[in-house]
Amino acid sequence: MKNLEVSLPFPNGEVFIPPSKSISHRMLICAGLAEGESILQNIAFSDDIIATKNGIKAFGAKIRYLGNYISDKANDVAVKGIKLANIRDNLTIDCKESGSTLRFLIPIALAYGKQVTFIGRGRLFDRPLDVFYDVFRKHGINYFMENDKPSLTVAGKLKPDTFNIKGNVSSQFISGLLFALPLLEGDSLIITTTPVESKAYIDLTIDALKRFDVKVENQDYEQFSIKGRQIYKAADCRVEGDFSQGAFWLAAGVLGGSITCFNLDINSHQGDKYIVDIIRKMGAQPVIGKNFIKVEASNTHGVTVDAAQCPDLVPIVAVLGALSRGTTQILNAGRLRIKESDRLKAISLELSHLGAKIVELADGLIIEGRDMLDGGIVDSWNDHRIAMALAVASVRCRNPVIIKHSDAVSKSYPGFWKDFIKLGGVVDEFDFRA
Ligand SMILES: O=C(O)C1=C[C@@H](OP(=O)(O)O)[C@@H](O)[C@H](O)C1
Ligand SMILES: C=C(OP(=O)(O)O)C(=O)O
Repeated sequence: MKNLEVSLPFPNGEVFIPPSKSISHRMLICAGLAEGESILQNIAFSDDIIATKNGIKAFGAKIRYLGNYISDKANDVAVKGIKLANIRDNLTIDCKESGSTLRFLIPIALAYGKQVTFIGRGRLFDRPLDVFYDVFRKHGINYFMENDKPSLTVAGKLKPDTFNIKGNVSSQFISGLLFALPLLEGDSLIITTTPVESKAYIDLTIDALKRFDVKVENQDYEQFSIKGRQIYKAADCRVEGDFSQGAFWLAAGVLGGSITCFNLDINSHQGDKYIVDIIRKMGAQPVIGKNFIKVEASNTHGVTVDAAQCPDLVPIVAVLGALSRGTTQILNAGRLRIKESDRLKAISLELSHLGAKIVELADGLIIEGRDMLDGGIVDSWNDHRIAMALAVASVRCRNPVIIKHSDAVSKSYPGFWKDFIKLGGVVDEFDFRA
């Protein structure tokens, strides 16, 4: 656990936004399932992406770095797909804390009919999996968790079928099935039984499948038709910049500086590009370029944000709300409680430690904005998005912010503190004993 004392009073400069974590998971998986060798450009190895890379390697995919491997920078890699005949049984795959890795690789293991033990850390196995357990029971798939161990073993073979799946627990269950069902012997259907949240992540999955020549039909997120016996074909792709990460720097610029975020394409299908609309509605005037977005310090006011389709933006939008005139309301955010931390509790408690006025509701937040916060001691709850949001709050804190478990950022953005310093931030290790 690393504690940092941070402040960012005048964020200023240019930052190259790291590649999208969601798209990187998808490209690695599709390339891993493909016949032939794919070249993937611009992949950064955060902890979550290392988990997926190691997962497809465990299944038998071969990865080669093109150029020197640098851990917190984007790399280009060649991926040679899995050969069914070579897949070992009884594998163990470490998903670390990555919900995407776990929920994407489980159905793939079952499409190949292999026994796999998934292990992980933090809250990974406290996050829901019951949507899959219902499928397992229907398909006679054996599954068990060892007593008190954060693990899940699955064994059995998925059959082509109609899969009735809740759409408002996690879109990752649907994405996972979309990767696996094209590999089965016959056609399948996914029918969503409740309204789908996080829809854009399903779009990213379907986009990735298309790049690798796999077709699924989306009937308005109510039904997905998937033909069986499809073959993933190798493809060369470049991963675009990550709007969920860009959101932190766009917020920092709006709160008190001038920041240009490079590697953000406004034509992206990422749902979190909604951050640009949110800051605009709050009163900022982002300048949108071909591959960059520039923001300046702005007088912002509160807004109402529906978080159902953009859950990962909530921590940073809460920071923006805490420092904007009037009231900000965040609605339909109940699923934030089943992420790396209970993000509604974590962000409301920690921002209130900094002096914000914030009320936690069952599925949302109400925030009364202030001009400045006080600063002080906070905890990331071992959650990367909470750590990064609290760091950005320091733009408008009278005193430094001391963040416990600041190293949580490595889950998605290992270079975050380097970029924080590049943009004018001051960072020092903090020792509570001193
Ligand atoms: O598919 C993905 O890449 C993701 C889907 C979202 O999860 P939910 O569908 O559970 O909201 C998002 O919160 C997560 O960070 C990444
Ligand atoms: C929730 C997240 O990721 P995952 O679900 O893949 O753990 C996240 O990155 O905020």
